[in-house]
Amino acid sequence: MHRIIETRLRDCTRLSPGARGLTPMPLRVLIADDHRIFRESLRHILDLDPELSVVDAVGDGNALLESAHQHHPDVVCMDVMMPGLDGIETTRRLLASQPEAKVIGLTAYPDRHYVLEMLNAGARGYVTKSEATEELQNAIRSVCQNQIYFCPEVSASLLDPGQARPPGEVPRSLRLSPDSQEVRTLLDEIGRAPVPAGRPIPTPDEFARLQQIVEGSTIPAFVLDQRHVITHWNKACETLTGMPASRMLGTREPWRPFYPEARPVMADLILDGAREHELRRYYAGKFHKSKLIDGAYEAEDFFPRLGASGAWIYFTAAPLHDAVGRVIGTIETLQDFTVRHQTETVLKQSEAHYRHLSITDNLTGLFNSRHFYKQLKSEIGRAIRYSHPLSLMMLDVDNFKKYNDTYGHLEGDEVLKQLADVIRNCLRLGDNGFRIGGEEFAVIMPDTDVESARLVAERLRATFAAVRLKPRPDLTTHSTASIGVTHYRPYEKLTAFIRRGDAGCYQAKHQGKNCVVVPEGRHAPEHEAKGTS
Ligand SMILES: Nc1nc2c(ncn2[C@@H]2O[C@H](COP(=O)(O)OP(=O)(O)OP(=O)(O)O)[C@@H](O)[C@H]2O)c(=O)[nH]1
Repeated sequence: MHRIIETRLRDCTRLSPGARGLTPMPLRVLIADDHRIFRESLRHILDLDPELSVVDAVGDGNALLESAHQHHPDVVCMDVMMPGLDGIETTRRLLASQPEAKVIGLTAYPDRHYVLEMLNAGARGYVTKSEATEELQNAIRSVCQNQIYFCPEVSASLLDPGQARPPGEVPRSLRLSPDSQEVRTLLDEIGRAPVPAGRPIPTPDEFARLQQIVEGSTIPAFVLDQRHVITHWNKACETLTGMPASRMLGTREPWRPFYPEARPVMADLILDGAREHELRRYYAGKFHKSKLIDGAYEAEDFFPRLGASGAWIYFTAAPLHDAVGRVIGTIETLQDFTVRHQTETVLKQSEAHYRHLSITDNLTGLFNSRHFYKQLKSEIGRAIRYSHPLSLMMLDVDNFKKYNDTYGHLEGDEVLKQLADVIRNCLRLGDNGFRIGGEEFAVIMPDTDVESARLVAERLRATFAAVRLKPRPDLTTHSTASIGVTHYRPYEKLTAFIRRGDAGCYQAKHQGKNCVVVPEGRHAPEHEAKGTS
């Protein structure tokens, strides 16, 4: 086989440099094909041409871009179907940074769609692998003379599909001027065609502009093209996610740093038309439409896989449009607000803590008198609104002065704490206990009629009386409380309601203490209501 190739190459190199339009310096050629044997035979063939110099032969698009960066080739011959970055994407990126490079696409099968896509991406030649040994040098010479070159098989595929070739006619290669009507018609076809799956739309110019914007940004961002392939993954995004661009570019795996398994990210959903049910499925309760950007959505979430102990990220995904308004990709920006979230959480906790302190009695842990009045007012409102019963219990420790005088103030405090515990333990859910004065307590019982409230009060009284107190190591004693119970009478004033409860307590003291009284009558006289013990 090599002998045939060498014969052809001799024919080829017999042409005068002028006729070939080559410069005296050998043209620097870079080859990319994932098939090692094919790329090495190409290298061998081209190296035999004294006017060509193969600077490198690599296996994929990323390696090609790296090598091109290093060698600055005049011509790049690349396979259109490569793993990772395909030829179309690689061409766009290459030309964004080296617009003077001439790209020739290599393909096993001359698919019309891919030929046009490569042309649109900026390629100047297209050669099938089966014709490469004969055609590649022709293609290289043509593109270096600023022509567009299609090998015979490719030009046949570009014929109007409805236009049959006359029987027996052998297809011929095609050389076109980039400014020719034929090329314009072919490129027009791409512009008019409905966007097929797998079609990368941004032109090299658009791509280069986007590259500058995204790469120059300190905000973590990545871009998906219309095929959901990652085309940009900036430095800030590398830092935030810990995933290098080299690992992410060319893949359809933007989920990788964020989730344990494959799933669409917000940018994918926007690309698919931002269907609400899909957004809800993946970001339920966390997403909303952007107020600033049309068609964009925003969300925030916690990502346990990011950083040492997870990160809170606010992310926005917005569609990218071409000049005629077609969606050609999506850009997703990410904001790490973990520190702000932590500060807010601490603030909320301390706010809640101080709020709790402001309504709590230090000694007993029950709510204080300030909260008692607020709570009672709100329960009265509820009772009126829903016509529900509401009962109130007022309690006062019996002979507390004597206890204090006998055993000391600290032992007196113990009694108050014991009573608070009893109140807490006897209450049902929804009832609330308060210490509203020195040795005075209250219980608000929503949705409770007076008879039920009296039973609760009785149980509470008996429980407290049974509590064993040890004001001295050698002494066990007990304390008691007098309790007044009453229920709310619709539309009466809060003060009248409280006074009637106080009156019950006062009567209990007069009836010998350690008992429960439900006072009769409208309300207690002013002077009685004040003296609860
Ligand atoms: N240990 C302690 N005593 C308190 C506290 N607040 C009020 N006291 C005392 O509670 C006592 C209340 O006494 P009085 O109002 O005479 O009532 P009492 O001795 O219980 O008499 P009756 O109510 O008739 O049974 C006073 O000695 C107050 O100093 C407190 O926080 N801790």
